Amino acid sequence: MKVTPTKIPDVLLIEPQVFGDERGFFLESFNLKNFRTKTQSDINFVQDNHSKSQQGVLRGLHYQLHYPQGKLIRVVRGKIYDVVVDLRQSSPTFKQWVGLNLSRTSFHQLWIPPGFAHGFLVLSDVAEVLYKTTDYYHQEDEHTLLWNDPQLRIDWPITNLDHLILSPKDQAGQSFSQIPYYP
Ligand SMILES: Cc1cn([C@H]2C[C@H](O)[C@@H](COP(=O)(O)OP(=O)(O)O[C@H]3O[C@@H](C)C(=O)[C@@H](O)[C@H]3O)O2)c(=O)[nH]c1=O
Repeated sequence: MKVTPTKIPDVLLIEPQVFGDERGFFLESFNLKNFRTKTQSDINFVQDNHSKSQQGVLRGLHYQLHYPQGKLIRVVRGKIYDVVVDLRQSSPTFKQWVGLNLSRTSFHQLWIPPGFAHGFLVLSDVAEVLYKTTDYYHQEDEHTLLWNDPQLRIDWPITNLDHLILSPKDQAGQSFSQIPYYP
């Protein structure tokens, strides 16, 4: 697997080795030893999530404050634009965001350490996203940062605003100036 820092260096693009043959393909979607070595972390994952969404769905931007979750994201169907925002006040990249495409065909994964808000926009007809998390879901601890916060100016690749689909929770997200940050 190849690991490349994104423009927020703690957020890593992971390219697994894919073995293709006449039957199809094989890849190790996760290998604890390799993951720990290449990301220089001693992370443990405790939960696997799977969501399916139609084109135009935007989920996020979510984070848990007291139970921060590191997330390892991959797409097994379709294509998404994945976005993270650094909410760690002590970080040199505090308040910066990074967005990139993840798709079934690229096999790319994204490692987001604890301390970030996360969300994605579905670009294909349908997308299924799988992700591992380093802490359990705590609904009472979850916060939603507004996807179109005017300060952050995230450049979502939205072609038609009328086709955007958000949950009521995500429509009611808080602005960057209102949300609580990590230390
Ligand atoms: C995230 C989550 C949700 N749920 C439940 C709560 C709710 O009834 C239903 C749907 O929840 P949500 O609307 O929050 O699902 P969703 O908008 O897909 O939330 C996810 O968004 C992406 C961007 C992330 O980064 C994730 O961490 C998570 O916050 O599933 C769980 O039981 N466990 C979980 O871990």
